[in-house]
Amino acid sequence: MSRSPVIETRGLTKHFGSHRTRVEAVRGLDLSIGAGELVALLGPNGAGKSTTLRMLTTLTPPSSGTARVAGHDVLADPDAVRRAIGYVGQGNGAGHQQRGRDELVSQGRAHGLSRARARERADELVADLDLAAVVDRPTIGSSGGQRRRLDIAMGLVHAPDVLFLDEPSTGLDPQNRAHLQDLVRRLHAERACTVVLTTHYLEEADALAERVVVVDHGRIVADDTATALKSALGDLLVLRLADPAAAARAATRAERLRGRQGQPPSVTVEDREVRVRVAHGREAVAGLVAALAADGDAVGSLEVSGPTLDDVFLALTGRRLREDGPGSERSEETAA
Ligand SMILES: Nc1ncnc2c1ncn2[C@@H]1O[C@H](COP(=O)(O)OP(=O)(O)OP(=O)(O)O)[C@@H](O)[C@H]1O
Repeated sequence: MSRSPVIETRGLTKHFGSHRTRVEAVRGLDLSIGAGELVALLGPNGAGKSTTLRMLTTLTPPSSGTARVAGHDVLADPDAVRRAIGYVGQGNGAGHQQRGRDELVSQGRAHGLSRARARERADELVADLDLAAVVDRPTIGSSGGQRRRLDIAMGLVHAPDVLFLDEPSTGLDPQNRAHLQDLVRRLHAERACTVVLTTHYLEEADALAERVVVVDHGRIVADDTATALKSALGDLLVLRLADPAAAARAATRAERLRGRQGQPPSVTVEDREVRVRVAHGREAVAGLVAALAADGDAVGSLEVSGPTLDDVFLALTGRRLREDGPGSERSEETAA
């Protein structure tokens, strides 16, 4: 990667509690994120995503290891790190009885802006994040999506180079989640800032991030673009044959398939069904079906599906991400 790292961790570790009740939240993270990247930390509940973000934003000290953000060590120079970053946590930062505009101005003042500049900055953010309808009344009357946009505006008051978003769309309905993703994409493109967000929504990581860092049990289990992670896993072919003997013959043939880089497939047979996971399987399937037909083994039915990030997670950890996380079930809007 040509971009110089703006976030760099080495052996970053965090544990909570005493030795009896010890929780290893983050276990030796080595991470390098370049300036201007949009990265999603994806993992189930309790994987260590928030704790990682809290260490990178100086909110909690590492137990061991190092982390540098925007050129500053989080332990040695936390003030410099804080000046360079914006952080939007999981809870609503905006006070419910306050008017959103006042919150933005106060936040600007807290970051050292003059009153006039803080007001100007609030106006810019109100326009940019489409907040005009909500900022001049107490935030308690705003919907979950509006509050989340206000939270992001608060994180952007001092025009940081690096923006951290902890589960920005959790609790939003699918439409508000899509709006929020558009906003993050646009902010990233227009401001050329580095964005690091956590999510347990697979679709969000897939659709939004240039790079997906999959975290499980405090460790990085994969780190690549969503496309590369999926194509390394390959397509799934499910073939149903006339009987178990035909299925066994089809499995033998399928084992000879190779992905573009020559990787062998993974083949399982159960009764009449053969499941084949192979890179670029959709390109190979026609040849496989034709070869089986030539042997006298007609394929009764065939399904071809591309891999999802959930499949990637399953292949890496033996578990489905959805089983752990609230996933799509937790989608209610938190409008007051
Ligand atoms: N202050 C704390 N004291 C004790 N244990 C903690 C504390 N904060 C986090 N943990 C534990 O550390 C582990 C990692 O938690 P963390 O919140 O970082 O996970 P996460 O991936 O962000 O999950 P979620 O998606 O639920 O936010 C969990 O087992 C959690 O219970």
